[in-house]
Amino acid sequence: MIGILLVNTGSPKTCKREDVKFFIRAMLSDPYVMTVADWFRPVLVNGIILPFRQFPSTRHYEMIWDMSCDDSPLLHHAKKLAEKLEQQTEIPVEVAMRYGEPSVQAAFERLLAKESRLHEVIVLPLFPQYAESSYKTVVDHVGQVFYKRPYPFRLKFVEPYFDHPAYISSLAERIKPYIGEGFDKLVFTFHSLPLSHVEEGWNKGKDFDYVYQTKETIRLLIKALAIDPRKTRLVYHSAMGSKWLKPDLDDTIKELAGAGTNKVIVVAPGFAADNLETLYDINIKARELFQKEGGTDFSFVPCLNHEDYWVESVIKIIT
Ligand SMILES: C=CC1=C(C)c2cc3[nH]c(cc4nc(cc5[nH]c(cc1n2)c(C)c5CCC(=O)O)C(CCC(=O)O)=C4C)c(C)c3C=C
Ligand SMILES: [Fe+2]
Repeated sequence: MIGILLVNTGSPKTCKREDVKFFIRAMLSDPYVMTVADWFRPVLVNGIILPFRQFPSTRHYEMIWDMSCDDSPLLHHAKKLAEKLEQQTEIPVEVAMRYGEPSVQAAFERLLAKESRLHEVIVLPLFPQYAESSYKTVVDHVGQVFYKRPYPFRLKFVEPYFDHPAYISSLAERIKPYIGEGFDKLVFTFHSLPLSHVEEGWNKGKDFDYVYQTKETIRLLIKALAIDPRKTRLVYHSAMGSKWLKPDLDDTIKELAGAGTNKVIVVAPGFAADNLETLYDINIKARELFQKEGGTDFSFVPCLNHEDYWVESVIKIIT
């Protein structure tokens, strides 16, 4: 018998400051995310980043949190996707997060409670493009949890699906209604990365090359949408320093508004589900910036979340 485990980055338990601080600390204590000397990481995180970042981050989480829902947007969408996948496939499906809860161990236990004869768990890290700070850290963490106990099943990891036809067609379906009435620029934005991470992946080859994979996703998407590539931009958002991947979303948005570009559509194909980075950084911050610079028509395309066609595509990606 087979089970499926969906894994994403994670979120704070609530949007209260203590929970946000706890989550950011967990994330930034990961050597795959903060690639500095081990002795320096706690100094940097606890002494320099957290004392400042916890306040704006909490405000941003408060702005995007649906108070009628117990979970963060990211976790809410992951649970809904799992529910729909389970219904559709009649295979047990669980969700785990790299940082915080639900933990990988608890998800394994829940899968076994649903099906004691499990012999294989298919692990889908919900990241289309490879990055050590997203895909690799999830694979590493799930492996570490797995080897701590004698679980009666084996693991099968799904590779980054940046060029999978089912992913591309779901994205195209998501974007089509937004471009249907005409547009001036379609901006594809991906999470930025430190240049050192980018260079390391690039040296290892295409399977580890984040920039290659973002470009390939966009090339295939432009083809699937049959749009003019000159009406698109590839940018990166949420950089935490100057030596991060560019062009930057905010700079591009300002430039487009300044140049009188009327109808701008922004989509973030690198995220499987809406989260702080899409709901705040794009839908609130970039939108405000566009309007402040004189732009009028800004549309944000939500992530694939738990759309029915995405459920169908996930089945194709994992089989
Ligand atoms: C594509 C996926 C992601 C990559 C790659 C990634 C790299 C990365 N992130 C940080 C630092 C932070 N990320 C934070 C939130 C966050 N990150 C991702 C995804 C990727 N990160 C998501 C989906 C989220 C949001 C989770 C949610 O609850 O909605 C945060 C915390 C929030 C904040 O203060 O901005 C930090 C910090 C680094 C340093 C990094 C690569 C080195
Ligand atoms: Fe992040």
